[in-house]
Amino acid sequence: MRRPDERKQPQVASPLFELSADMRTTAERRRRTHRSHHSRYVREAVPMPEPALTTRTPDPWLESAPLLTGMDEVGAGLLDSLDAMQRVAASAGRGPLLINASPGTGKTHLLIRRVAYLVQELGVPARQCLVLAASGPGAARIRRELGALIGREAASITVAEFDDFAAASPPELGHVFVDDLPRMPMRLFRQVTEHRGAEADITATGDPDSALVSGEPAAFAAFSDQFPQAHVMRLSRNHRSPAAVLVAASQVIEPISRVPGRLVQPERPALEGSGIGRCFAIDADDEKHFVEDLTDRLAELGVAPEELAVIGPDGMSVAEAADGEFRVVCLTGMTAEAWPNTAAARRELYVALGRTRDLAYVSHTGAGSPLLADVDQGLFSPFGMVPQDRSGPEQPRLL
Ligand SMILES: Nc1ncnc2c1ncn2[C@@H]1O[C@H](COP(=O)(O)OP(=O)(O)OP(=O)(O)O)[C@@H](O)[C@H]1O
Repeated sequence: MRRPDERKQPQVASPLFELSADMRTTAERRRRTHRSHHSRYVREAVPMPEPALTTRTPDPWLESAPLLTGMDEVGAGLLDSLDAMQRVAASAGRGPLLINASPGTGKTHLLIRRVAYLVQELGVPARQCLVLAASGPGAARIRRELGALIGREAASITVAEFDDFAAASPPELGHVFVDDLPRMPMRLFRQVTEHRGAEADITATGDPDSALVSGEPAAFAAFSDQFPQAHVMRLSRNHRSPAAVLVAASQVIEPISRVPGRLVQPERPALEGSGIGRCFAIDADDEKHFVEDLTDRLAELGVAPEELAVIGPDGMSVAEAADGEFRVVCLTGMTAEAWPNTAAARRELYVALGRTRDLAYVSHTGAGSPLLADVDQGLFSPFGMVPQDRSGPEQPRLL
């Protein structure tokens, strides 16, 4: 009989991700059990791949060059950091404008620059501008960036979050800007739009697919009724997430999308090996070890704690993560029970993936959520105790 230390140990690429001794024992035991009973359900220990991070967070203020010939003069400086479609939207004339675009396409980025442009270039009085944001951090970002763009004049612009606006003193309404319209309470939508004719100066942004609370996109739907002449613009360039994450998010939302056929084009650099990490854990402890190892490794690579979002039973909720942008998003506990094939779970997964700047991970025990089966499996980098399907070679999926 072989001694235990003569057993074949899993191959590991990095000592940091070496499976702990008891994980190995469990894994070995599991492997042997499965082999002896059902050869189809063999699992193989695969080490976690080295996280592929961008070396620095690119500076959006410096990155974009004007993309349309002849657009260079528009907005002299204020619109420099916008891509072509963002620039067209930001410099649009008066009247209602709706920017319907997915997470990470720069809706907030352009809305802020549109406010600055209208005030500074077109002479819209700052004190007649009202900017409404869905969250406190969202409103703070708008205030901060407006201050950086137009200095003291920004102080005269009313910026409030939806929940606080009733308490704020409304300015004499000139131009209203709404960031994240699908989340706007209908009561507030009526308050800022009533008695304002179909040609009102109102700019709103949003993605109806990102509305997590049922009935939430009501204000988004009401916009088209209230402003039937509104210009509607779509943005397709995504400035936040890597290609693998964007494709996965599109595949998850596609069956229930409120904006079918939406185009998404990744603008972030494609990194080698930057698929979505998928950890197959043996049990809850194993999954905890994975999160600890990932957290430690990312800290060594210089990722600050607030740049990592761990979503799941021991972390934050999707709603809590929904207003942030994180270098790494890690969705834990993605079992079939916690993430069933429902529209609500689909939207949550779409929103969570959309917060990713560099890398996304999913982890689960068992076979995992059925929603993960809707994602092309080639987008995943599986690790942990990965099931090996011995039923024959997989047929290539036709696109
Ligand atoms: N033209 C651009 N060039 C470079 N970076 C950009 C550009 N536009 C936006 N970004 C960056 O892309 C990220 C996403 O932008 P932003 O938060 O404005 O998107 P959003 O559409 O409002 O997203 P969400 O709907 O998820 O809140 C931010 O980091 C922003 O700085």
